Amino acid sequence: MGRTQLHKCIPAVAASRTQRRGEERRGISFRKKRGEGGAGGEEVEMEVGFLGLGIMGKAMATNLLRHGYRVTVWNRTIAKCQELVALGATVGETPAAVVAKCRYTIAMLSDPSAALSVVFDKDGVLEQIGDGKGYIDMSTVDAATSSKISEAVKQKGGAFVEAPVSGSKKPAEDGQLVILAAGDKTLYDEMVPAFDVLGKKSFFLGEIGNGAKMKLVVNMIMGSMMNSLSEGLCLADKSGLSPQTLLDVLDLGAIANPMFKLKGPAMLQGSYSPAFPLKHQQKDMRLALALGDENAVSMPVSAAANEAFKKARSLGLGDLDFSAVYEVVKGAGGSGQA
Ligand SMILES: NC(=O)C1=CN([C@@H]2O[C@H](COP(=O)(O)OP(=O)(O)OC[C@H]3O[C@@H](n4cnc5c(N)ncnc54)[C@H](OP(=O)(O)O)[C@@H]3O)[C@@H](O)[C@H]2O)C=CC1
Ligand SMILES: O=CCCC(=O)O
Repeated sequence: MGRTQLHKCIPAVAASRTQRRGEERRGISFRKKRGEGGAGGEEVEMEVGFLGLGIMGKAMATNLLRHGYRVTVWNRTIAKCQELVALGATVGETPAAVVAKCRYTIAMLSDPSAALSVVFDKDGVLEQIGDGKGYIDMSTVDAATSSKISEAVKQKGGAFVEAPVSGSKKPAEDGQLVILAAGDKTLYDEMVPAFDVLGKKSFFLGEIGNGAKMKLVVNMIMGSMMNSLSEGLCLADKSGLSPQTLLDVLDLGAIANPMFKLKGPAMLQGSYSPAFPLKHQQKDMRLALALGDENAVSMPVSAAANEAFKKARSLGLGDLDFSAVYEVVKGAGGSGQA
């Protein structure tokens, strides 16, 4: 076992003891990992449900499986479950069926409308959530959506945590996400072992809505930075400078950051394989601007960035990586789905 893995098992083991103490209270069952009985078999399995196997959900559910969790998955396009089945997951036919089977169910869905649909529609989460069960929504949504889900889950006797994440496809694959949680603190504590697998750090931010808001503020800044980088690359190019040299200069100075370093070279190649789809970045700008409206915060930079992402969607670039906004800034276009 490598150092990183060992490090991640330690909180999992500690938390598992707390969980076992609460076992009778919440009717939670844990068992030793198959073939690792006896004193040495400290790593426990925990059964979790996982709803939504898009770019992020697939990587996160895979990570949980790799760390010995038993995972029951569901995805609207059910065929996408097969890759996870090959890794040891089982499939639930509906969100309700997953919740019926699992004490804890995590969701990672595209937007507020998807998050609400999976909970409130027929065969949804609400049909089976109840006493002793926890629902954890890690999708990026607005605080109002999260509150609506939280109230409904609580009314049924269940517990709810919102836990959107910072970090994209690769951090999700590597268990390096930053988790921005809020809501039921007991459920949060119970989820810490799983959060330790999924992420490098989790924050508990208090009441429902705070996780959603923090995530939107972060992504609003990120979207504006991506526009600014795009304009800088264009300006360098049009004024006779090498855009690659600009990236090299940026990387050595005070505004060096992993996003410029990762995305910049790919943008210069016109390569926009989606890690974070542009349509989701535009959704986050829209939701962040609404939060600005509610709080009377003037955000002209973000509003302009949102316009560029909207334009990109109108040109059919929505399914590409959000860095494809560079094509709009360059004055180029595209075709495909908004
Ligand atoms: N990609 C990234 O870098 C990051 C994304 N996020 C956030 O995580 C969430 C997921 O992102 P990502 O995985 O990239 O998105 P994807 O577009 O890859 O996946 C979206 C998922 O939502 C499902 N879905 C969409 N609409 C519905 C619906 N009406 N009912 C049920 N399921 C639905 C899709 O199912 P189907 O397969 O059937 O279409 C799919 O499983 C988003 O909120 C995003 O903003 C957060 C951090 C980083
Ligand atoms: O919501 C997506 C965030 C992407 C990232 O943090 O790199």
